[in-house]
Amino acid sequence: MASGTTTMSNDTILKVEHLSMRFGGLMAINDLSLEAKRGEITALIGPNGAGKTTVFNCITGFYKPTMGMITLNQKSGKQFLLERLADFEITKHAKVARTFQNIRLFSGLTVLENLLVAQHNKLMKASGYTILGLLGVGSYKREAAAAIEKARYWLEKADLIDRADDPAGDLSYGAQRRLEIARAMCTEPELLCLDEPAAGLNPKESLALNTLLRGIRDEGTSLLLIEHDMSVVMEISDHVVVLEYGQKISDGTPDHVKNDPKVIAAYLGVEDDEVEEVISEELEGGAR
Ligand SMILES: Nc1ncnc2c1ncn2[C@@H]1O[C@H](COP(=O)(O)OP(=O)(O)OP(=O)(O)O)[C@@H](O)[C@H]1O
Repeated sequence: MASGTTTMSNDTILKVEHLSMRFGGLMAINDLSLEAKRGEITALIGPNGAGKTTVFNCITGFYKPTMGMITLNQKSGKQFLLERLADFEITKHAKVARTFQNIRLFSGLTVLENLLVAQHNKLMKASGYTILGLLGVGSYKREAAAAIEKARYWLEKADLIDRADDPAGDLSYGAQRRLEIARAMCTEPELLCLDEPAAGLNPKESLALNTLLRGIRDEGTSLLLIEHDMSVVMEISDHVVVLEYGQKISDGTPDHVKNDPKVIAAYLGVEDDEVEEVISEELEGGAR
């Protein structure tokens, strides 16, 4: 166990403790603690500016938190303090992969090539970083075949196998999103972090995304997502954490948070004790 890590049950994959992030005079995250369970889809939601992206950026190493501890607990029991690692170490050693709000594919490469590029480091290692290795001597050939097999596996899962040889840039927006997720899965992450995966998708693409994400969870990878689309959050999440002004205001099952007056108040932009009044006014307005 790395020094400074906490005791954690094996079914917890991520533990965020007393996380704070200050930007100048603004406390964007204020003493936030949360947990994500292994093999679950955890959603981080909250009104605009609540701090979701900031938490995400702290977990994935884009920001160094002002205070707090972020522990990633791998299946093997190996633990990593993410706030102490550089972003590439978080991907490579802690096995945390992420996708971004804006799609980042190699649009001129084929769909299959995009998934092979994701496995580049592993392939180069197998080549022994030598010309002979690259020419097919030793383990490189075996690893190259395994990389293609893995790519094809995730293309099947993402319903993109028929597009394997098309340029990634020719895919529809929803298909590009699924390709990005398939590419992240080729790095064999223990935790996959998705930043607004459903943004800009039409209802059909959204359903295909839900199927892919559930499939990933059912194969044992844990997911953490920021999402504004409540139909996606309520449909696929096992666990929802709600932020407002950088603090946690609710935490539980989708049904629990959906009915939590604090959450309703945050989304309506009113005080907790005004929720019932506002809802009955809305209902009366709708009935008129
Ligand atoms: N790099 C930064 N420098 C200064 N302030 C920042 C920075 N990043 C975020 N903030 C501020 O921190 C607060 C939280 O922002 P954040 O983007 O994390 O919220 P969010 O919940 O992801 O919002 P949205 O749903 O609109 O994406 C906001 O007030 C934002 O302006």
